[in-house]
Amino acid sequence: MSTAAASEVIALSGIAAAIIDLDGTMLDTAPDFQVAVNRMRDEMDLAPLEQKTIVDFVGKGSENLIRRVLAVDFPAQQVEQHFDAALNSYQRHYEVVNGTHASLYPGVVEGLQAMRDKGLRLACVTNKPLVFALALLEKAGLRDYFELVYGGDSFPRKKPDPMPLLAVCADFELEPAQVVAIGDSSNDAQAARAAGCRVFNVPYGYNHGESIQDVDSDGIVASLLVAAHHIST
Ligand SMILES: O=C(O)COP(=O)(O)O
Ligand SMILES: [Mg+2]
Repeated sequence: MSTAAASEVIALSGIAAAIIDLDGTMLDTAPDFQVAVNRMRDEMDLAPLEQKTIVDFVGKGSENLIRRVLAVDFPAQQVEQHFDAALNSYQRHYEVVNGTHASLYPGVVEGLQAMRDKGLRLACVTNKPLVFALALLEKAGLRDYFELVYGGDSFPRKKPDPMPLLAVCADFELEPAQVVAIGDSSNDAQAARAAGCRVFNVPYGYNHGESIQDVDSDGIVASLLVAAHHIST
């Protein structure tokens, strides 16, 4: 399997669809995560956390985020004792905060439009719960670009498992090799590789506090617009 060197982006041909990640790829949602997590922590009499700390826990869904956020203060057994109440509180706050402090990254709208103009079919696959993902896409004015949206709770397994990506391929009646996934984290790249899809990473999002340069992909693209320039049908 080919792997791009850090500076190299492989031009992809024979592509019919793109699967775009949400948090850290289309929208900088770190401030939303910070506000909702810290409102939950305040309810539990825990001190607020810095955005940098919280952002490194984002990408593997809400349950993982809340376990990691509780593990800052509690040993493993107590994390589980507090988990249900903490998740409940976090979700209540996130529903209110969702999209309020988030901002679109440069080139997102232009990139989605360029992909559509090339005749690509578009799906959004995120580890965010589906109801939050749909509300956020709507608020950001992006919902209509996507034929399909799947969240972290849409299937029994989420990224880095290939299950959601394979579901998109099946829904679109496409071979995985005809589909490119684009995302900010190793989750997106691992899911794509496991599914047999092509994959680009963007360098500006959240990658669990690790370097995106070390992730196996077909290249790192500066924006979704640059990604569109490297994709052809
Ligand atoms: O909610 C998360 O864990 C992040 O989700 P995403 O990067 O897959 O959009
Ligand atoms: Mg992401």
